Amino acid sequence: MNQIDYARLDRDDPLAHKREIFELPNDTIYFDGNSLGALPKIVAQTVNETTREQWGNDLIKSWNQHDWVNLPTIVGAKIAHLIGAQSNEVICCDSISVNLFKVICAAINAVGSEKRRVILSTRDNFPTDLYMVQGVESFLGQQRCELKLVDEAELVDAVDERTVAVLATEVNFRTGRRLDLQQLSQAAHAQGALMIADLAHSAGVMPIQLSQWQVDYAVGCTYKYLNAGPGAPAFVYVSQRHHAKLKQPLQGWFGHLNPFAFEPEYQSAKGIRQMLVGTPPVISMQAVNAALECFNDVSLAQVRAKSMQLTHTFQQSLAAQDWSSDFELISPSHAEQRGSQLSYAHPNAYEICQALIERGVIADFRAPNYIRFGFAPLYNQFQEVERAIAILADIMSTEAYRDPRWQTRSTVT
Ligand SMILES: Cc1ncc(COP(=O)(O)O)c(C=O)c1O
Ligand SMILES: Nc1c(O)cccc1C(=O)C[C@H](N)C(=O)O
Repeated sequence: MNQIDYARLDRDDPLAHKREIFELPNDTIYFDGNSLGALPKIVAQTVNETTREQWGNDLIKSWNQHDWVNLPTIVGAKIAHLIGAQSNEVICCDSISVNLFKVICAAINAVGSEKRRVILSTRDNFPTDLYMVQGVESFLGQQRCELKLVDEAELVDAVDERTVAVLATEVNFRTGRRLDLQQLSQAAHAQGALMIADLAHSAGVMPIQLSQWQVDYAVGCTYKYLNAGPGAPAFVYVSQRHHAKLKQPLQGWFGHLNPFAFEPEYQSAKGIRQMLVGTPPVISMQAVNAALECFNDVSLAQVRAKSMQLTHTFQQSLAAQDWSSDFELISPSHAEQRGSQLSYAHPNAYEICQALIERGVIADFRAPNYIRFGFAPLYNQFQEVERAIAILADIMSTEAYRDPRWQTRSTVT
């Protein structure tokens, strides 16, 4: 018998009041905030205001009047607060992929040589991280950049005197396994290498201490747990230790020391501003700025505590079902060792995921046969876990997932 008192868990939840600041459809249980966060009401209002009042009314004057020109640093400073960095170490711009290109090149420029040319990463890293290294490798040649891939468990021991940087994602997008960034940073530094972290699945959902952990460079997105909307600009962190010699090859005019002098020669801005390339996407950057307000009165320790409780409760509820042995948990079984998601392997994962979505439970499928449930502590409720498991139980007992409509897979999953 299921002993969990979901209603009591919701009553005792110190973050319960945050749900009402989001627009969420009544008939939906949204367990996909690890792919695209929900819409905060303030973001909808801010986008409307930026478009109608600032752009519509104040037109080009807005660059100064509404400080559009400084949004990347203003927003970067707010993100810095959530990832344990100094305000001048983070800037909001571009996508994770583009920011990775900049930091991979910056790391090669800082410590690389023909002898030290390996970017060490994990086989199961998010593909864009690996593609970006492969891109640098093919441009610079293998004398300057060589991608080496190992399993997550081998990462610490694989660092050696040939390593330029360890490139690791804190929370694995497939399995949800969490890596110890501090330990990786120490292992990298012990060999004279640098540490690059991808925070896509951790920023906004767990405490991160980039300065304390001595991470050298980091990237992350704002459209997952930071709830800034589809394609909202990403962020990049460069430790102050590297500011004086910072150099990256995407020398756009916004990263110039004096962009509005329109000089023909590039001269880089000082510090983190050098990571800028072109004109910031103002409307979506205002969305990021507004979305960050959702974190004003919460601590990330509280967010992490609820996240662990949500994953634990979901896993406990699923394990109590008589069909649970068909679902193989591929996430770590201890909540501390995973991010805010649970992934299960099942031969019919795709079809089950579609059947859940049709019944209002949004999870996602990852090839080859994984179903992922992401938990966003600012808006998910324990009673949603209860309802989702009941719906899943119905799908499994009626075999509703065996539906010919799901023989063909959609492009975005
Ligand atoms: C770990 C990780 N890194 C990078 C990305 C992609 O980032 P972007 O699309 O901003 O380049 C994602 C998800 O899209 C991701 O999960
Ligand atoms: N960025 C995405 C997109 O533009 C479309 C669909 C999904 C995404 C994602 O963020 C995928 C995500 N990084 C993942 O962990 O699978």
